[in-house]
Amino acid sequence: MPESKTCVELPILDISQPLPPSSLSCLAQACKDWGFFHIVNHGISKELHTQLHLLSEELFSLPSDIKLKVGPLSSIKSYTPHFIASPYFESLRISGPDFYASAQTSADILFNQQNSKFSEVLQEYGRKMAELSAKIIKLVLMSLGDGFDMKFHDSEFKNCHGYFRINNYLPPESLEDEVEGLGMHTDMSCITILYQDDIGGLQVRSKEGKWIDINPSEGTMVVNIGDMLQAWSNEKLRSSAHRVVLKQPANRFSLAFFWCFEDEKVILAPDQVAGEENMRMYKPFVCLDYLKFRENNERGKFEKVGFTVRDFAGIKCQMRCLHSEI
Ligand SMILES: O=C(O)CCC(=O)C(=O)O
Ligand SMILES: [Fe+2]
Repeated sequence: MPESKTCVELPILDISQPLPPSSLSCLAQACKDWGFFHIVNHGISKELHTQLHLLSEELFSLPSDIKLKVGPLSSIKSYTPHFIASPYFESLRISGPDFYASAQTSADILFNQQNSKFSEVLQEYGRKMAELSAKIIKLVLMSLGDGFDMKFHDSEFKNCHGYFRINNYLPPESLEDEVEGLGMHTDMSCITILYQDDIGGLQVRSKEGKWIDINPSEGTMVVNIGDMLQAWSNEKLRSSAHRVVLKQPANRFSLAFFWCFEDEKVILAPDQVAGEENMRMYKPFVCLDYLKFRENNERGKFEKVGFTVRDFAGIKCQMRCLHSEI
């Protein structure tokens, strides 16, 4: 991987307290420049993350033929095996709003005996993360404009739904150089909240095309803006390309919680958000149509950023050229 690295300080928001105006402007800047920031005091305990890590080990150490019973060719399709997104990546998806039922559907098939502990822990995580996501959306809206949380949260975001992926990365045993665990992509969500274990490897791409490490830090989670919010905010918020590189011959565990608009929502920036000049960069589009567009163009892979929401609904205009470095 030839690109050089630079260091960057992304803001760390303590979201247990009201954010002072200086933190809100820092947040606005980070969302515009990077689409990434850190959160602390988020209400997810270390113990819950540890429990999830242990369950992940139990889950992914099952034989492949068992895991494939909920794989892409099954009716459940919750498990993404190796070689779909990358040779070194596998993942299990748990969907809301009933995280317990979703987890249990997979658990019934994966584990011989009843494993209600598995579904209970996953439910607890899903519920807490859904609450946290709504809180973070409000902060991001506040950073866009005074009172925008009150103005736009309930009218635009109240039907958002969440799902999460438990990710297991297994690099080759003879790891001489770093390998890509998950290729460059943008998320299709409004926001994604990421937890990575202490192995590290998450990187964000700068506007100049450099890869920047997002190092793990205890008690911290990472939030990134997804394509839906980039379009909804008329690019006041940026959905950055990111990837995972594996530098150590060790398993890497991560959790990615995606908070998304409802499928049938028509995405269109409100006038106040779009900006005074009201220069719109996106045609209105239905959320599900974009998800299908991505699915069809990537054939299930997290491949290139070749096709994003700009290719799908972007309007070519002068403003676009001014922003084309993104
Ligand atoms: O594993 C990670 O840290 C990142 C995962 C990710 O970007 C994703 O699932 O979209
Ligand atoms: Fe991602």
